Amino acid sequence: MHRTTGAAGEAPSSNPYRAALRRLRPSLGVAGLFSAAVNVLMLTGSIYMLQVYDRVLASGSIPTLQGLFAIVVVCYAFLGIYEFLRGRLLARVAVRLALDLGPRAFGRGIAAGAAQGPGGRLLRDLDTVRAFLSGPAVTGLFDAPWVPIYLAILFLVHPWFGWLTVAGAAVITGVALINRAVTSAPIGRAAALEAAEREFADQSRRGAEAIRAMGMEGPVTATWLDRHKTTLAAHQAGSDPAQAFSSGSRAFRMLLQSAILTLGAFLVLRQEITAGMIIASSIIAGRALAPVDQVIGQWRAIGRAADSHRRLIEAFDADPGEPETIDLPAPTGRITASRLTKFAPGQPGTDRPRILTQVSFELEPGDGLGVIGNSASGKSTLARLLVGAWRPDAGELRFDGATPQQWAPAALGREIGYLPQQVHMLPGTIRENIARFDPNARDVDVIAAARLTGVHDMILALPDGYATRIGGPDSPLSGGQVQRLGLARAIYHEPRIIVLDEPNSNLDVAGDDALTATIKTLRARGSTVIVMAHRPSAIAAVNKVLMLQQGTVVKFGPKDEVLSAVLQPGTHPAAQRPAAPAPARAVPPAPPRGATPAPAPRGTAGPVPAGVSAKLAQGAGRAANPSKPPNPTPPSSPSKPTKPADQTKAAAIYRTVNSQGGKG
Ligand SMILES: Nc1ncnc2c1ncn2[C@@H]1O[C@H](COP(=O)(O)OP(=O)(O)OP(=O)(O)O)[C@@H](O)[C@H]1O
Repeated sequence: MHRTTGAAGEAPSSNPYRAALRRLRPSLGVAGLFSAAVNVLMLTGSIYMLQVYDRVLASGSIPTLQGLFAIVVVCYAFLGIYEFLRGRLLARVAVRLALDLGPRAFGRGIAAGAAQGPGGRLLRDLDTVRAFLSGPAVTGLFDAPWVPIYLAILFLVHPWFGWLTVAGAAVITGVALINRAVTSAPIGRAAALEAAEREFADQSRRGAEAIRAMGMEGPVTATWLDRHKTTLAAHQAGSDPAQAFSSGSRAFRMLLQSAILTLGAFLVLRQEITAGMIIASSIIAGRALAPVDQVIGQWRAIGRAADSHRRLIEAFDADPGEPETIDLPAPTGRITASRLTKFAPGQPGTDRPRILTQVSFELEPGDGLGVIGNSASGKSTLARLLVGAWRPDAGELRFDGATPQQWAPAALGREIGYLPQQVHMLPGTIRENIARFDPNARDVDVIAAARLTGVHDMILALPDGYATRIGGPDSPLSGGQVQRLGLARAIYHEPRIIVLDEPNSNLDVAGDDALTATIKTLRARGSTVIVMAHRPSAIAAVNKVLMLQQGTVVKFGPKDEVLSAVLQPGTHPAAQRPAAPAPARAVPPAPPRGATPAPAPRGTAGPVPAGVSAKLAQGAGRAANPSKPPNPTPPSSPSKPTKPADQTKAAAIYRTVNSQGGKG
């Protein structure tokens, strides 16, 4: 049984961030004790001055002075030790929080990235709270409870000292609050502008090659400069009043110190206190005001940490966690999609266009499905739904009768292979990337995946072989090589469900051939392979085809039937209404793992997009002999020998294609 928990004993419904903070409480308590020791020892200077002025100078005793100084040395040594221990402890507390919650925040960031929703900044928020916990602001907060104690001592020395310090602290705090009220709006605006500007700079760096090649450097730099100027102006608008408040506050602070000395001298003249009390009171007043100064100085850091803290609480409060799952047997590759409907990502309640409408189909283990359709027909969206990157807004997806959510995500993920349209390799070695960063990966499995996808020799030809570092700006791989490595990663450990989105968009003929062979092998070993295809050669090794048009299924069935429908004379999509969504179909029983796939069910014929039909025609030819350029060769299915009738149809396809001048 699996359930989401942050640490042993944590209730699944509790907010993991709050729980992590709760676990830090004992350490924060110890830091509080160290603070108490530090603040008591902080009185050393004032007591020492009191004794020197009122005892040593009055008595003229050198041994007393020496004895007092020895005590002071010991006290300051302990002060240093306790301050060091407090700082060290708080730094460790911060690291513990980061480690405790980091994986969850990182995971939420990935989930938010997949769903294109908010939540990607959780790691940054966690980092802000971590920096706060180990920074000077938090020591100021730990010292703050001692302010009343210092004030009480001042009141004991003379009430006027107490009142003067309270009045001074009130003025300093009032100025800080006004400062915050006046500057918070421009500072917030400046931060938002700075984030947008940073994003523009990051994206410009990523698109550097195109920018340079097309001579866009000047206009792009000018656009950046415009934004930069706006950001700087916003910063200026916030920092001018902040600077004025800060300078005024500093001057007032020094005036206050002199005012305390003046008050002390006045009270000595009135013989209400001793001369030693002037210096002692001045030092204690300084200590009473220090945490106020520190908190005010760190006001922005505290504000940022408070905002991050609030966002972390809200984000983890809203996190439903993962439902309880049990150890289901690994999926066999049977997929049932019923009326899958997906709207474009966006805020609930906003007008979100529909991308997929009631897409239904069934696949058995060992099936190969080619999903075809024009650009923007919804192929990638269907791929995302199938691998669980996106969730359908309506309809249902089931693997072996269970919804994907009934599996533990990691267990199901091992049985899913996904090659996205844009392949991103993570910074690391080729071996790490193929092995999906599994620390327990075996070399033999990595090599098996590389061999199966035909990249083993290509990897060995690199100077560092499997240890070659990729995924960064210095990656030595071409687009096609990255795509083939992405394929190796997708089929690592031969998952049961493999979804390949435009797997050959960067491949040459040899790469196409390797892809076709890989799909055939995987299917023969029982994996269900779904290929989103724009270039028809990608569907050479599938036995079923699903055709999408504007997010709706217009045709689903055995490949030969669907392709034949493309050839029907007079069939032109523009002239026909889209067919109703294909109903879920009964499929013959699954072959045992490793067996040759069963013959496919018969599909329906219907209208198809013209662009697709032309491309498919070529793909059918490549299917029969993928190593050669398209020629009038009949379409074939890996599970079915080619029939003479198909050859006639294929010949017709190519006549049609040639007359249209279409190309794949
Ligand atoms: N994140 C998104 N936000 C809004 N709309 C989206 C998003 N992703 C896709 N769409 C829309 O969904 C539709 C289908 O996109 P999808 O990428 O699934 O098409 P496709 O068939 O894979 O296209 P192509 O063959 O060009 O890759 C498009 O109209 C696209 O604009």
